[in-house]
Amino acid sequence: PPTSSNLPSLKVSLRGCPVIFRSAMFPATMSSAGDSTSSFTTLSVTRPADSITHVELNRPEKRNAMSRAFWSEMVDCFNEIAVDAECRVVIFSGAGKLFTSGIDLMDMASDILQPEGDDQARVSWNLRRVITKYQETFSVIEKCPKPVIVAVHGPCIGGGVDLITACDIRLCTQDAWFQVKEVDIGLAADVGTLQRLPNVIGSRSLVSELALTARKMYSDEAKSCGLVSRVFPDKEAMMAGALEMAGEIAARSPVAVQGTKINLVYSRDHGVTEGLNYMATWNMSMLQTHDLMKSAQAAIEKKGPKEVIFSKL
Ligand SMILES: CCC/C=C/C=C/C(=O)SCCNC(=O)CCNC(=O)[C@H](O)C(C)(C)COP(=O)(O)OP(=O)(O)OC[C@H]1O[C@@H](n2cnc3c(N)ncnc32)[C@H](O)[C@@H]1OP(=O)(O)O
Repeated sequence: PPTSSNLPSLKVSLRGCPVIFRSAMFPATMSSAGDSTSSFTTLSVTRPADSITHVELNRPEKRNAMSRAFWSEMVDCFNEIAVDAECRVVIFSGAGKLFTSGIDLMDMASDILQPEGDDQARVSWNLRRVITKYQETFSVIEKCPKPVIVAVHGPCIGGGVDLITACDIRLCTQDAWFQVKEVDIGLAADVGTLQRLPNVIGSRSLVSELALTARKMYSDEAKSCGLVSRVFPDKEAMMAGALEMAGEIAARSPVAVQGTKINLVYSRDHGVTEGLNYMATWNMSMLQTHDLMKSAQAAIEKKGPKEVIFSKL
């Protein structure tokens, strides 16, 4: 580890650090000015600041209901973000009056209510394929190595809860409420809430209560049970808070940030021994990054992370 005595040699070795600049992966979909030129119909994708991508649910007239296009566009969007070296952190929010009203009840008929197949086995097989595809819509958020901050205002219903539980950091406004609504439309939530919510809020009793009764949970309870980490008075304040937080994350080493997300997700699903083993294998490569020496040197020189330039990842 770096000490004050070996710092001079660190400085020398840093001069040879390769700095790799890659072109943006989003040239056709995002302007540097932050205007969305996204080809998606249900999502708006912009870059509000360096290294920060903003993905917005963008069907405000339908209360951001999750249409068939949404379920596949999310996968394309997050797969692009995952390999976009210009993006280090994502903010996810909803346009208009509220975050989301959940699955599009008008648009779900053909996929879910009238699945194709010549007999029961084939119908079941097709339904399984549909459900698995819908699950991927939110799993891509978790698989994306860039941290995702979700900012919820107003209602977050049904599929909205599935979505936010796959995100890394949850913020909301005072007027936000959350509803595991699926039982009310005759189904067991099947795209992530039942699997992820127990890990997010800890209390299995509360999860069962919410999922079995579909009662609304308001922002104060969401904060006290740990579903969200911060509550803001209104959307404007929340988006400013999200942007500030994203700026803090984007300023850190992307090697450290992405390794932290990946290992947090891995450790959630594995025991301590397995998690430590995975971590050791992860860091036996990642500790060789130049970012470690750059960051350590900056810390000793009492510089903040924003004063250090890290190569793109
Ligand atoms: C394998 C599948 C896995 C996924 C499962 C997911 C399940 C779920 O998500 S269950 C939850 C389903 N959602 C709902 O039950 C919510 C229904 N909507 C509402 O309760 C209200 O719209 C809401 C409280 C969200 C907002 O009320 P507000 O008064 O502000 O707006 P409205 O006048 O009701 O709606 C405005 C237009 O939006 C359309 N719309 C709203 N929600 C949906 C929706 N979920 N699906 C389709 N369309 C929706 C509404 O019809 C209005 O349209 P228009 O009449 O054309 O103006």
